[in-house]
Order: sequence, then C-alpha cells, then structure tokens
Amino acid sequence: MPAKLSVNLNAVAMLRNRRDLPWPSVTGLGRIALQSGAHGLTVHPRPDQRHIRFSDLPELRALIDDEFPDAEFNIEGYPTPEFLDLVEANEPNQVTLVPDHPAQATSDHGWDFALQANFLRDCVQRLKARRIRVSLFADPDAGDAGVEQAMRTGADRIELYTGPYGACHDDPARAAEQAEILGRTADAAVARGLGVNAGHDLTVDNLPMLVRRVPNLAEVSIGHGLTADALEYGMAGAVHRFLRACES
Ligand SMILES: CC(=O)[C@@H](O)[C@H](O)COP(=O)(O)O
Ligand SMILES: NCC(=O)COP(=O)(O)O
Repeated sequence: MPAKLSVNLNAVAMLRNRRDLPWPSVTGLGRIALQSGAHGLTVHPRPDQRHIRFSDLPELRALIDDEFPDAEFNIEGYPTPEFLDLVEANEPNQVTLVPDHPAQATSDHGWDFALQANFLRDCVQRLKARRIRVSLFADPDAGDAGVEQAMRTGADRIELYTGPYGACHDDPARAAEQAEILGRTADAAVARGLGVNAGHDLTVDNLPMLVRRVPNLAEVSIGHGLTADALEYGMAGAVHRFLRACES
C-alpha cells in the first residue's frame, strides 16, 4: 500500500498570520487538501503560535469529524504539560512527539531515546490511555539501538527525520546515501513491529527514491514543499481571477 499523505498546514498558517485577516484559511486549505485525496492533516503548534494557533485545532478537528471522518489528524510537538493538554482537548488520531526547543526555527533532530527513555515512556502511556497513536521523531541514523529504545517506550511508530535527505536536492549521489541511512533505520523499526512515518523537506522530486527504499512507509507529512507547489501551480489561476476582477 502506498504511503499515506498528511498535509502539514504550518506554512499556510504562517502566510495567514502576516495580516490580521482570516486568509489564507487554514481550515479551508485543509478542506481542499482532503477533498483532493490527502489522507490527513498535520499541524505543529509551537509555543509562540507563530504559525498554527491553538484556536486552529478545534476547527480542524471539526472539519475532519464533520466532513472527512476517514481522514486522520496528526498533531506534532514537544510534550510539555501545555502541549499534552492541548492534544487531549483536540483528540488527534496521532501525536508525533518531537524534541524541539521553543526557540528552534524548525525541527532539526530526533529524540535521544536512551537519555529520554523514562520521560518518553510516561508521555506515551498518557497519550495511549486516550487511544491516540504515538509516533516518535527519530534521527535518520537512529539505527538498531535507537529503534530498540523507541520500541521500549511503548510508541506505535517512529517518524524518520528526513531533513538531511531533503538537503541533498542538488546532489543525487548524496541523496542516495541518505536514503540508505534512512532505509536501515526503517528496516530496524519494521523488524520490531514499529510503523514508520517520515517527514521534513520532502518534495515531489525526492519522494520517489525514499518510497523505493522504504516501501512500507506508513505516512509522509509534508508542508513546506507541498505549499510551495500549491503556490507555483496555483499562481496562473489566481492571476487569471484577479485580471477578470480588474475588468469587471
Ligand atoms: C516535525 C517536523 O519535521 C517538522 O517538519 C515540523 O512539523 C515543521 O515545523 P515548522 O513548520 O515549524 O518548520
Ligand atoms: N512531520 C514532518 C512534517 O510535517 C514536515 O513538514 P515540512 O518540512 O514538509 O514543512
């Protein structure tokens, strides 16, 4: 079965937040993504709410419940008490726990599973008691040892951090090396019964090599590259609409 696509709405929210206006609508673009066949929506609310606002979450939950009951809602973030409360209030299908410092510009590494084992186990237990699937953000080279520790937390899946792979967009040989590193960690996870998600800087161009090396990838979550595509391929239609408006 091909990997499911969860559309990350962070970049849409960041555009919206440039003005005190309700567009582009995070929920509206989420609706279009799901109408177009995406399997789910991802948000990564950060403590400063620089893109996704906490108030976006109930609207997105309601969109899925009311219009797309088969779709999944994935909430990502660092499990502070505030984050865990936010998650429980919005009942996502999946939570992806990410070891982000609040000051970080974006996610750039996976968990140190050995160091954070007890902390992660407690968080995973709390979330699974609410029947939420838990995925843990993992370094590309987490390998056997990391995956073994991740499994011991009770998590259901890992999410491979694909940033270093995405950074090889102009160097196919290095991209192939990175895909192999990701593939070995995915193999270790699958061997232990863990599901494998992937995300960060994935694009139309770099997805094919990844899914060939990790054929049992359960889900990819994509925001930046997909939003860039939406702008590029939607630009012509938008210009036509505005030209018509100028003529009327
Ligand atoms: C967890 C992860 O990989 C990130 O890609 C994240 O969801 C993106 O966050 P920003 O949109 O804040 O860069
Ligand atoms: N979980 C990773 C994710 O959502 C990726 O976001 P982006 O790097 O594609 O913006």
